[in-house]
Amino acid sequence: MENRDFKILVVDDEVEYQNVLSIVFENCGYIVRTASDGSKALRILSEEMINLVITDLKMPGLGGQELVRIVKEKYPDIEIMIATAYGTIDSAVETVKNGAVGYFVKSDDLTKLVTDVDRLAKEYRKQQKTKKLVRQENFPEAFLDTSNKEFAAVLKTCEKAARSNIDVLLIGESGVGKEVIAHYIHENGGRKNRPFIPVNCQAFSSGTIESELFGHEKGAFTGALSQRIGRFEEADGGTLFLDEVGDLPMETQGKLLRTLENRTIERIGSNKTISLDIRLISATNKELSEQTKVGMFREDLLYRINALTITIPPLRERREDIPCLIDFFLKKIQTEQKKKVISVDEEVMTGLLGYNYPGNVRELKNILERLVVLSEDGIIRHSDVLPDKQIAERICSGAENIQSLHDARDFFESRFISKKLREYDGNVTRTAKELSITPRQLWNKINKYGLKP
Ligand SMILES: Nc1ncnc2c1ncn2[C@@H]1O[C@H](COP(=O)(O)OP(=O)(O)OP(=O)(O)O)[C@@H](O)[C@H]1O
Repeated sequence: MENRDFKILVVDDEVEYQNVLSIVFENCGYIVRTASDGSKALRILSEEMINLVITDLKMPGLGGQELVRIVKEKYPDIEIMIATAYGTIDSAVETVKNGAVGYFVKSDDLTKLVTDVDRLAKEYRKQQKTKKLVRQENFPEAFLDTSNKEFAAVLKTCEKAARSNIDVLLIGESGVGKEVIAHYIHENGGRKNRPFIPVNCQAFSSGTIESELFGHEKGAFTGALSQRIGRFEEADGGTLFLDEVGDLPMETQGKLLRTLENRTIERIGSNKTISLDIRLISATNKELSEQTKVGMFREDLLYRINALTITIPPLRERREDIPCLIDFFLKKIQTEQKKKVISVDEEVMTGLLGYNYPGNVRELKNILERLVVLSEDGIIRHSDVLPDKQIAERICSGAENIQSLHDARDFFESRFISKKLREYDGNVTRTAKELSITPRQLWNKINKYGLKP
């Protein structure tokens, strides 16, 4: 429903006025909370993500001016609007100077206040959108077109999963694109305008991962100098992506399980429960069922996170996509490096198509980045690649890297067909005749190996 992404906290010691504002704003679709003084308001602010506080100035206990000061210090992103009686306009103006966004005289027509709040909500959404754009920029554009049946089925399952709220476990070797796929699921679902928050569980020590995930209160432990919102809270309404979930320490696994069961968290150092609406996507390149057998991963957690498991095939098992991925990355890298690449010589291309990529799409991308650096006059030449031993060993050294008979056959076949096509000036019908196969069969192989007749 419109406006449900914007939460308002009304602070007033007059219960009737709290009720009036609650009814008015709830009718506009906003979520409204109420408090009768500053201290109660601060308690709610520490428990929930609030976007706007509308507060009276004169209240018993902690008053409005003091509340504005504390809120601006502790939660600088929260907007504050003063609702004041006619006699206290001067103090309201003073509060605006201290950080409130505006004031409203209680005896005035409420539609003015509604217009101001609508404007603030609109502004908030615009900022969220910009934040999302920045996140998108940080998130590289992906190529998710495929000629491979298995990968096509994976993408289809992801699209179905996206339409539901089901928790997904992605399994695949390092570099196959698990994060890319997680983002794809997020972007195809109803949460796409909400945050996508990735966390690499491997990147944090066992001492810091919980604070990263669940946040902490100021002074919760030595070094907790200020309050910190955890990744779970940041992802509220959106998707949390836990990469390398198999690397979570056992105690954190227990806490994660409880969080997923109750859909609530408690920041470290606080006993306040915060409710969250999260879609979880986890990823692993480990055999988690094996990890459960040796006591490294909780079995109950595994059952909780793998409501739907999607296995992403390694690049060597979807070789037909390599030519299009090469095209995609070369275009992207040219723009990034501001360097034109017009062609890749045949030997390099054959090497790229024949290599088995243990590091998957990440490795292909890294190799191409280096090839573009090495290119001269817009051409990636075999002779320019040779001095880069690491790359040359992978794509120029022929069959040494091939491990299976299947890959060896493909390697030989692609070179042989390429040679024959050259002999017949790229004429597919004549080359097919020479190879004793039909032109259709030859076209299939040309497409499979990304050859250019
Ligand atoms: N389909 C794709 N289109 C464009 N880039 C891709 C694609 N798949 C993977 N990549 C790129 O390959 C790299 C690795 O991708 P990603 O981080 O998603 O893999 P991963 O499986 O999560 O790896 P790890 O297990 O090491 O975390 C990234 O730079 C990503 O942009």
